[in-house]
Amino acid sequence: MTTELRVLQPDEGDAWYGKLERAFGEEESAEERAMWRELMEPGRSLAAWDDDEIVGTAGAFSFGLTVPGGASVPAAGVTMVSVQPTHRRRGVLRAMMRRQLDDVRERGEPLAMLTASEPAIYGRFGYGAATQEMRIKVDTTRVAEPDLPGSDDVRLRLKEPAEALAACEAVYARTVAGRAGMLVRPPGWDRMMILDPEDDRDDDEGPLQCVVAEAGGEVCGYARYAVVADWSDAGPQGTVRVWDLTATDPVVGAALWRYLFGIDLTTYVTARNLPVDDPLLHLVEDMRRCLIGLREAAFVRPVELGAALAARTYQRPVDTVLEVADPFCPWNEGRWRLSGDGTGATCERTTDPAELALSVRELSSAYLGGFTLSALAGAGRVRELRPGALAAASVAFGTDVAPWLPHEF
Ligand SMILES: CC(=O)SCCNC(=O)CCNC(=O)[C@H](O)C(C)(C)COP(=O)(O)OP(=O)(O)OC[C@H]1O[C@@H](n2cnc3c(N)ncnc32)[C@H](O)[C@@H]1OP(=O)(O)O
Repeated sequence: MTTELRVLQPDEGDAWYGKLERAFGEEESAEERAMWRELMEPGRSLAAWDDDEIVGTAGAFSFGLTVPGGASVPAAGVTMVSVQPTHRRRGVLRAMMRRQLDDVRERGEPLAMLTASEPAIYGRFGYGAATQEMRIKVDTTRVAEPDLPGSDDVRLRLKEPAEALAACEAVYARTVAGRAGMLVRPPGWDRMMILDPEDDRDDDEGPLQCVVAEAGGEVCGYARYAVVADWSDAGPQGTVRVWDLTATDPVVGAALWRYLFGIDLTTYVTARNLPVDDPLLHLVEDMRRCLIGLREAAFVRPVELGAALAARTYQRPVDTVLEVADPFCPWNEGRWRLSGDGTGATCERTTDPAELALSVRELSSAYLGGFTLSALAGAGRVRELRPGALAAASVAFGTDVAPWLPHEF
């Protein structure tokens, strides 16, 4: 079988998207499909053709990814990857990944990132799990609501999600530089946060709601959530399903959680994607009853390794030589001297003896500070070639604030 890869043409979009939906075994609502079609960037979608049939799809978004230190680094957000079931396991994905990473490099984006349908797929292409998301289910009849002094001064107003969108997005934008893994979203992405097709709701799930928090006359936070009604013989036991909660101030955050914990006719508060160090864990007295679950979230890949490592800062001074294996992007292979601290870094080719040996996949996992080099070494995936080099580099790569990807794409 020979397939040909081409950049998608405007008149091929419907067929391409239909194939994507079929590979995922689902059909999206018209509203959702329209939104994604609008967000797709011309020139960044690839189609694999077998004669006159599209058999593979892959796209990319142009994000700015916050890296440790707060810089926003151009990153290709890889998305909409699929191969038709008739053509699977014949190398179509591999060919698309090859072409896409070459394109990303040519565009000068030092990083690529994605969220994976299945984590086992992308390591071979140099992507490593780089952030985690925390899920919670809090029994609010057992866990007292957060109570921080000053919360009473925060004014909460319920708004239509669309009406409050600009104000919410402005709050989100203020938080982006403060946490590695967050995204500067191109225009239009704010609407994804309020996409709520009725067909996609579970039984008894109400529409998306938005509560906006004001302090000092300014919008400083918001929470978007839906209430899932549940009536048992003993009475109401609904769930507040939190979509997202953003606050620029701890008191505002506490006021929003207190509001969500206190919604009448509900017994649970759930959230699917919080940072692993979310303040909520310290706002409640009983962390155990938050029923915490962790899952890997963003996968990251340095496309230009030197530029990527030089773009972030390091929480302790580091000066080390890395021996990097990167068979899929061989231009990254070899020895690199990384020197940096909390103010900046350089990462240059060197012939000096290596102190740590690892593949690009491990660097990907350590890049945002979500996983430590020491933990990866514990799994045999990083080798220390000079005693002491591992602990020093591992601490340097770490971050005080846990990296977090606020949403899938
Ligand atoms: C960023 C995103 O969009 S994530 C969404 C990914 N898409 C989906 O999950 C939709 C359903 N699945 C599919 O469309 C396809 O099965 C794909 C895209 C996952 C794989 O496409 P294929 O063309 O079959 O992959 P290809 O033949 O190029 O395989 C390349 C390698 O990946 C491996 N691989 C492919 N799919 C998987 C998988 N699901 N799990 C683990 N390994 C996989 C292959 O075994 C092969 O391994 P090798 O390097 O050892 O030879």
